Amino acid sequence: MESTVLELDGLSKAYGAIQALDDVSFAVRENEVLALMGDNGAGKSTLIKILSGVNDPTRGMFYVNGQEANFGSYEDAEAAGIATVYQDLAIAPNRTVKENVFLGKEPLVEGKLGEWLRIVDDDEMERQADKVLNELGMEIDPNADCGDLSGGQQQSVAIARAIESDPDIVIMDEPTSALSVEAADRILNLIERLKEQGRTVLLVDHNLEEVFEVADRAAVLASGRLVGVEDIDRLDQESMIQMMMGSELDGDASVAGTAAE
Ligand SMILES: Nc1ncnc2c1ncn2[C@@H]1O[C@H](COP(=O)(O)OP(=O)(O)OP(=O)(O)O)[C@@H](O)[C@H]1O
Repeated sequence: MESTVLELDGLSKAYGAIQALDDVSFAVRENEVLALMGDNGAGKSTLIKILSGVNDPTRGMFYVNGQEANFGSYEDAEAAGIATVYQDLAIAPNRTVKENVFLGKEPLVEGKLGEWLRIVDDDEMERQADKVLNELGMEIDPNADCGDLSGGQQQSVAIARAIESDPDIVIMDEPTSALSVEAADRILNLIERLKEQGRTVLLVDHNLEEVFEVADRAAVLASGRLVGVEDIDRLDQESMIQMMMGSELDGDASVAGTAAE
């Protein structure tokens, strides 16, 4: 029996009269790649923002490793074990790879003037950045300027930054949407690497071929509601599209009410 790393219980979010998320409940298993699917406006970004501490739900709760999550910020989510790689990566192009991996969380050391003037520990930052990059199998120089990297390499640095906090759960919002097929392939390999490391990945990806390649299960939203959570092996592109249009899959395990375990 798989254990649950993240449990959503009746999550709802309204923006004025718009019900962006409506009573969504399901369980995410430890060490799975779960694709979060849905058409434009289905509620995927809204859900990601709640899970990563950016927005509060209007109703409902969720639990990380059995603990009720009550996040006020991205930092809270990170401390609870959830890190998010956003679609607009927010990589600083004028900084080096190692600086981007640690942006805002640089290891510090006392300067010549004592404790009150602490400076960034450059050697420690390089050592740690190199370790994270190596663990992910990335051959990127920690001292390279991010502005000189390809889009795929920049996306990899954004993933390295997420991994730096050693999260149990990594949320990725369309990580391949701006990339060439070759670069996208490397990101899919990275997702597999994260899984080998024992992490759980929540992936938003509009490319069905990629989803079928890398995901274990898919949770499908339509108009803010959960249509179902399915093993990827039970789905094909046609049935996935049907679900994204709001039709539950025929069979016993597909309805939203039985999806949470
Ligand atoms: N800040 C906001 N204010 C008002 N309405 C919003 C806001 N954010 C999202 N919405 C609305 O909530 C609904 C769900 O949007 P959301 O962005 O979560 O969908 P999505 O599945 O991520 O779509 P996409 O694939 O296009 O990114 C949509 O009707 C959207 O217009």
